[in-house]
Amino acid sequence: MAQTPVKVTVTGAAGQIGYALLFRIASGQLLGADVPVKLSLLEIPQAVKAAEGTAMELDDCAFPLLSGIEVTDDANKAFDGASVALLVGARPRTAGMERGDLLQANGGIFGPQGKAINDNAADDIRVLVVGNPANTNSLIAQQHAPDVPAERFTAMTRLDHNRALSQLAAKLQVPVAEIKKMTIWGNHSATQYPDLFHAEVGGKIAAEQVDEAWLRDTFIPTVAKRGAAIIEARGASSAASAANAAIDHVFDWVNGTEWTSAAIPSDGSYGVPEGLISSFPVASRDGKWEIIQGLEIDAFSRERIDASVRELEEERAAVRELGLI
Ligand SMILES: NC(=O)c1ccc[n+]([C@@H]2O[C@H](COP(=O)([O-])OP(=O)(O)OC[C@H]3O[C@@H](n4cnc5c(N)ncnc54)[C@H](O)[C@@H]3O)[C@@H](O)[C@H]2O)c1
Ligand SMILES: O=C(O)C[C@H](O)C(=O)O
Repeated sequence: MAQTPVKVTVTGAAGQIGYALLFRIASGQLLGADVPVKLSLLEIPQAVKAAEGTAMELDDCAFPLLSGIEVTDDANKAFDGASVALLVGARPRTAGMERGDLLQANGGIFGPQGKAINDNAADDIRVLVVGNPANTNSLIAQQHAPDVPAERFTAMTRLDHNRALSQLAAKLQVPVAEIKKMTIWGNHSATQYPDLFHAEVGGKIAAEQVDEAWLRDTFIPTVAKRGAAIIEARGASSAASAANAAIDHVFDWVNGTEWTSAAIPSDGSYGVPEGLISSFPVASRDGKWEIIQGLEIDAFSRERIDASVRELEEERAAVRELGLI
């Protein structure tokens, strides 16, 4: 194991996603089975002790690839030398909270964390925001990190992508691995658009293998509202599946893929205003996300992509108005 360990910072490390994520990172699933890692766990002061408990358990696993763990409530220390930042900790919406309050509270987290990344992270830093509202939190962090290339800030729609694969596989009674070219467009919210008009099963377009009513009235709302359904069933939001999706996102970003979904800064492709961190069909080549180009977008898809992108524009306008970016 000659390679220098890669520093991976996880915020919200004492939370439920953190607990499902850290052990998988330490076992080599985030970056690869031959890449040693150093973990930095960032928490708020009240949760540092719980994060220290998780660090004790990580020690007790004796992972061969884990070369060190630090636990801190200091963002500058946590991101110092980091090459991967998983921003999981966020302020959840509580009863009576308006959207503006939620954005304001998260601006207070993601602005300073973006600045700490800007000032301390390694030159090759890659950032994945999981904490909701993930796309706009990622935008806030990015806007506080002017020295980091903008495209290094991303947000997670891989869980939505995986949910879409699973729903379609069950409907068509095929293994998940037979489905290619699945895409989630837009925001990680109920307006997201899971697209079956480019997805393929057995080399044929998926939308042509299901009836339109199922696609419109069952598939799209089931995928888009799955997060709420999990909360209803479990009494807590998705954790292991969210951690799994974060692993998938970063692994593919670093190691390459020909097609998946990720929320990345728009370059104006497909009419998505430049700069919005929106989900697209993407490939990863040479460690960089690229938006897959040249897809034909029919009227059904256009309407739904536009609605989700409109929501992202509204969120961007709101955080601008609040002075958060
Ligand atoms: N993008 C997605 O697909 C997706 C899926 C599931 C959950 N989420 C979101 O992920 C976030 C975390 O979920 P969870 O279930 O782990 O929540 P959780 O409440 O169990 O844990 C969140 C943790 O973040 C910590 N935290 C809060 N502010 C922090 C800060 N400023 N710095 C560092 N840590 C901080 C809290 O102390 C807590 O330990 C939520 O916003 C949730 O909505 C996103
Ligand atoms: O935390 C939530 O509100 C839901 C979460 O984003 C999910 O998609 O499971």
